[in-house]
Amino acid sequence: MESTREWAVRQDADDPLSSFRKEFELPEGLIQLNGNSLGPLPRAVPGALERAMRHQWGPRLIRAWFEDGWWEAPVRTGDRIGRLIGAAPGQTVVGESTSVQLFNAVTAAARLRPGRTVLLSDAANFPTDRYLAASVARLLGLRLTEVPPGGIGEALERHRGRVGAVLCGAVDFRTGELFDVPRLTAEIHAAGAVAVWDLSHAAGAVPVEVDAAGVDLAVGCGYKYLCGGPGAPAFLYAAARHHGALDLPVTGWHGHARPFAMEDTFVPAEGIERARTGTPHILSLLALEAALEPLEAAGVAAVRRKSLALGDQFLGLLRDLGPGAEGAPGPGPEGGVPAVEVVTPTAPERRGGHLTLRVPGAAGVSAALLERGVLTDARPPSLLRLCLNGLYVSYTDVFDTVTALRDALEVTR
Ligand SMILES: Cc1ncc(COP(=O)(O)O)c(C=O)c1O
Ligand SMILES: Nc1c(O)cccc1C(=O)C[C@H](N)C(=O)O
Repeated sequence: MESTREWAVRQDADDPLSSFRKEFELPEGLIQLNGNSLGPLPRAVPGALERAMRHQWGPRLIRAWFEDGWWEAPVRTGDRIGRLIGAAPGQTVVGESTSVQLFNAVTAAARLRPGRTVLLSDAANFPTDRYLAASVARLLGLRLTEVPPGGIGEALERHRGRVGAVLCGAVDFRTGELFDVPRLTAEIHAAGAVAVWDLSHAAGAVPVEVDAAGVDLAVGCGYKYLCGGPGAPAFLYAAARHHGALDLPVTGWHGHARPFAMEDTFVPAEGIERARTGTPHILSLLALEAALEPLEAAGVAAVRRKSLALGDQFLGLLRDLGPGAEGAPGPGPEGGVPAVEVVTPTAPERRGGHLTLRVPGAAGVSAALLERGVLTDARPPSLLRLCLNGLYVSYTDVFDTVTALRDALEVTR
């Protein structure tokens, strides 16, 4: 019976991914369902940092840049992340925060379409995306038009011939909805515009195939599903066909064609190297590089399959909580568990890496869950997010989470 703990324990015993859990330092007694904000610490990371300090930085000082591969790290790690998002080598670079890379990518995208005056952005984008789109629009004298989720096609039609670039999130950070990246990219191209995707909640969680989808530019966090640690550097992908014309605004010397010639003016390097900025945060970059090992070994497709299975188990158990536990918002049955609404579309192809529930007093429920050993988070308005990452979350974790959720809902009602 799928609804029993015994079933969950058996699933874990048969699960080919269960061995990856020990690759992470997960706190004893805590179920980590917050990997869509900050992924857990991979066991390989402390050793990698220790080696970088004790064997590279300490003894070799400046020589480490060239003798220990520091100089190549942004593109080397970029290629590894590229493989996880379906990008052929030479199109992905790692460095800076996601916010800086969003600024870089959106500006460069708009510059690929001179004369076009509208910058489109999904109104459901993460706040930093929206703030940066607004800043780019001010800087380039564009009109920023924010559209509700699903409204991109209609807006392209309304502003026909005027939209230069479109910024979309592949997975809605609130609802967990996964958008159809290939279809939307094709629509954006049909309107003559350039697509910039924020893959922060997708990279490492769902098999986005950026090359196959014809994505122009993409950006994503290093600290969520890639588990690179707090403030891990972000990545920027630019399709090779754009490299020659790519005019990125952050023209740091590491992106120069001849950085050590110390020339008077900026000449962009060939290829993705031009998307390098200044001196990378090497220790964070090496931590991110080491963090990728378990995900690479498991494979994004397998992680995705298991995450969906965990999601199905969760949704099934939620239904079993009783009438009113799922469906339209509203009070639950008298004396029963208060009603929760599943906000994430339940069709597997429309689900990202996390599931979102609308629960009255979501922040209090999240706090009550933490008291019961389950780490989640809440986002306004009344949304509880649970990230079921197949790389380290087990079927037993999901069973125990639903048990804890029933209690948490009861005590917070
Ligand atoms: C979709 C999305 N983009 C960007 C960010 C964050 O950007 P930064 O890493 O610069 O804080 C987040 C989360 O913090 C996010 O969810
Ligand atoms: N980036 C974060 C941070 O610097 C502090 C706390 C949380 C975060 C997050 O990642 C939030 C996350 N992007 C979200 O989807 O809400």
